Amino acid sequence: MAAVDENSEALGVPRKQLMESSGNAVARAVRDLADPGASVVIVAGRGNNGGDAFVAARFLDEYDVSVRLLGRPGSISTDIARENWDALQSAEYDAEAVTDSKDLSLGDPDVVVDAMLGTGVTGALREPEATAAEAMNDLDATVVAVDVPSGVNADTGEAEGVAVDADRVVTFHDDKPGLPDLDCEVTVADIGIPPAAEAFVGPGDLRSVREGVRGGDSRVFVIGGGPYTGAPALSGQSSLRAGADLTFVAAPSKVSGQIQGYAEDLIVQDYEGDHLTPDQVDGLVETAHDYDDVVVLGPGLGNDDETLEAAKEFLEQFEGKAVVDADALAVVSEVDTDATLVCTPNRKELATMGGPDVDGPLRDAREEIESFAADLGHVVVAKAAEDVVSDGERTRLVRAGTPAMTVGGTGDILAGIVAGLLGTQDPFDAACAGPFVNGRAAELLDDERAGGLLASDLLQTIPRAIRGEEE
Ligand SMILES: NC(=O)C1=CN([C@@H]2O[C@H](COP(=O)(O)OP(=O)(O)OC[C@H]3O[C@@H](n4cnc5c(N)ncnc54)[C@H](O)[C@@H]3O)[C@@H](O)[C@H]2O)[C@H](O)CC1
Ligand SMILES: [K+]
Repeated sequence: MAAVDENSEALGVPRKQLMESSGNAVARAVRDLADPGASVVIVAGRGNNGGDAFVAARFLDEYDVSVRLLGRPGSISTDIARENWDALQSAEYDAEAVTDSKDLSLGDPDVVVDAMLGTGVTGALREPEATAAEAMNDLDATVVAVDVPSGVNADTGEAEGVAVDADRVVTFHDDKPGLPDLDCEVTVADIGIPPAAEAFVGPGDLRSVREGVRGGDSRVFVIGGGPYTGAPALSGQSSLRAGADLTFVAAPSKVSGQIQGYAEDLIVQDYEGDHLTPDQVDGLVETAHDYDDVVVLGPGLGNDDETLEAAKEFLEQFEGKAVVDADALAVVSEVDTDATLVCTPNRKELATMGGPDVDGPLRDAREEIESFAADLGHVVVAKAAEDVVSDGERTRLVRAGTPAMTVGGTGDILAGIVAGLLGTQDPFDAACAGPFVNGRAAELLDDERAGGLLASDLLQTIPRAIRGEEE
């Protein structure tokens, strides 16, 4: 929910506007339950759940409404809730703060609105909320809970201690898993969150990435290089920018020195020869398993028959997490693997892998891409101006980026970003966040580069993109 809220805000529908709709929906529920003139007591907490109810008070002019804030107004925890509290004060509503639960007298109202705690609750109700919940349960009034009955965990429907016994719950945007278990009527109110806030990956989807960056000892192992040398260096470096602590590149001895020469931050390990062959596979699998590495398989490997055979054998033996890109993609649908893969094909590679051959916008083929990912059993990031990311059940679109990203190497950067994120994120989340970060990194450079972007330029702005900076 927090991610969707943040995406909504980025699309021009800020949280305060959502709060206005939430409050309005609560007032509608009260009007459904009681006739004008009825007495309504609102018991509000200090978070946004309380904020919703401050709004509701303004939509109930034909009722006898009083608002009781549990705690000092100075302790209201968000700006938007405080602004709505202040509005009640300046417009002379009956709204008072109660700092000691002994002073909370609710009278004998027709309706009581429980706006103490919503999705922000952790653990059993503390004071003064616990005493207030008991006082509300003792009333004869109809109890309307805002979002969740206070004290109930919305995910499980369980309460660790006392909880409000609601007759009606007005929850927002989407059902909460724990609510159907409760003995009360639940309505889901549309609060105007644009569908695009969920369909498109947005800054909200970086919340857990921001918390997880440099999560300990995450290691990336790039298996690439041979006919090409730039690609593995780009993937390796971008994985470091996206949170990997150490990145190793396994490359043929003929080109390993060159790859090292591009980037002192990479640890290059060479194997005999000028391209990847099946002889190397056992050693590479062993290394990746020993160090619990996230593998990037593909950048610059080329498509020699021996190399493709080696890629296939690698995937058959490997059991960890890997990003598969470039020529290695061609073997994915032929292998039976226990590995967890994120595949990053462009249109052409998508078709070569056995996926849909799409001419127009990828979003028009989102269902085909979703069923392809389901058949494959892996996450697919189909890359174009607008990317489609699917794990076979969930599908999201990514529209970050600039036209200058058609330059060579941006896909290698993406593969490395996803690998860096895989150290701390689950595969679908990393696959969604990766192209968004890659695109934002380009947007951050657009003015400076004026269309003359190089893939290597993106390395500089990946950290700022992860932090959520915009142009
Ligand atoms: N998109 C939406 O669905 C919207 C939902 N809105 C409403 O916002 C709340 C969630 O608000 P938040 O501020 O995150 O949390 P709460 O109001 O639930 O509570 C935070 C507050 O409570 C304290 N606290 C936590 N646990 C306890 C406890 N066990 N005992 C006592 N106090 C506790 C904590 O310290 C905080 O100060 C959501 O439910 C909706 O009602 C918005 O309107 C926007 C749109
Ligand atoms: K509540």
